[in-house]
Amino acid sequence: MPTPMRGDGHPSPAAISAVGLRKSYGDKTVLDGIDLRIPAGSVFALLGPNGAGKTTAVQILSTLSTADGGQAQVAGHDIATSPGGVRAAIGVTGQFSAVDGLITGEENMLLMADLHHLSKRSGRRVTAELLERFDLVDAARKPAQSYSGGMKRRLDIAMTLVGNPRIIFLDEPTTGLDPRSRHTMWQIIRELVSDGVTVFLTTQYLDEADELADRIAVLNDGRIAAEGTAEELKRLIPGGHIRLRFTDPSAYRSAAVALRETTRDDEALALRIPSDGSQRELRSLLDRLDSAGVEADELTVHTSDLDDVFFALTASTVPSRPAQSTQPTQSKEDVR
Ligand SMILES: Nc1ncnc2c1ncn2[C@@H]1O[C@H](COP(=O)(O)OP(=O)(O)OP(=O)(O)O)[C@@H](O)[C@H]1O
Repeated sequence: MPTPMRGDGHPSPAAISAVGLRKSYGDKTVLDGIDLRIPAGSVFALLGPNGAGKTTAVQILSTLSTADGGQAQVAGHDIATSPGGVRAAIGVTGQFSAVDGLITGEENMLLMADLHHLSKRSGRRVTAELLERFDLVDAARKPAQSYSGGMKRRLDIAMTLVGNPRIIFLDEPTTGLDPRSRHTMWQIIRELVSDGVTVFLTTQYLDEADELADRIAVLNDGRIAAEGTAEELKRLIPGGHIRLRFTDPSAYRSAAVALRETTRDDEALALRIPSDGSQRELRSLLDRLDSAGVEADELTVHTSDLDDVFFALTASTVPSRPAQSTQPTQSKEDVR
């Protein structure tokens, strides 16, 4: 794994690093040796199917649970020997929300300020700022149980920020949210990162990882099956192709002869040519069509997406997508 560099050429310090993290419940191995290096100020997404161990990883790194083996440092503190140091530097939100539904949003915030030993005055100031920032001013005096899912998530993050953490763990932050609330949450996450916060995100939404994460790891069978930028992961899985569709059968046949390495669909009069989607490949294809004197009626470029990566890497645990789990070279557009 290349070490990310800062603008000044020095490696970025790791906000979170782990070597050989292991965890079992009974005879079930959930994490089977996980290595991580997450540079400060970046967004890292841990992807994986249900039960892959994402929450377990978050719980261990945030010291809510202990590892059976391996080592990890969070904000420079060892999770085993300095859990208090870790806790002081991090915020955790997600499946185990801290929001108390019986009291108001504002009271939840003030309670959090108390827990962080802020003075009454600073507590009120920080609460007012965060309620404003997360668009919760109108709802501030209402019981949190009356909030929508999106409002509760925003309150949860606002509460986490009271302690001004430099590292935030977000366990499935947008699960169950409607598209608008998801986008609001993405915006909030981007703003956190632009303030220099490191975000460790777990998600089952590939588009979320694609949108937000600097680096993505796919967790499967207790191990990191692949790790990299979204683009690097997409390149791991072949499946990109160009599709040409014709209305004139003789043009279709001439193109098939001229292009040779194609998969034919005689019924749809469509040809599929493997391609990395680069300009060079596209130009060469168009040149060959020109030389043969044929013109396609429709040309589409299909690149692999994170769905393809996810299904290919976690194939054994996703029986409901046989077209992709058994043929990882087939791209998403062809099976939907
Ligand atoms: N406290 C526990 N005791 C026993 N088994 C557990 C415990 N916590 C988690 N597990 C098991 O560990 C495995 C991983 O669970 P975990 O919640 O970490 O997965 P996940 O990737 O977060 O899944 P999801 O996407 O469904 O939230 C699951 O099989 C789960 O049943």
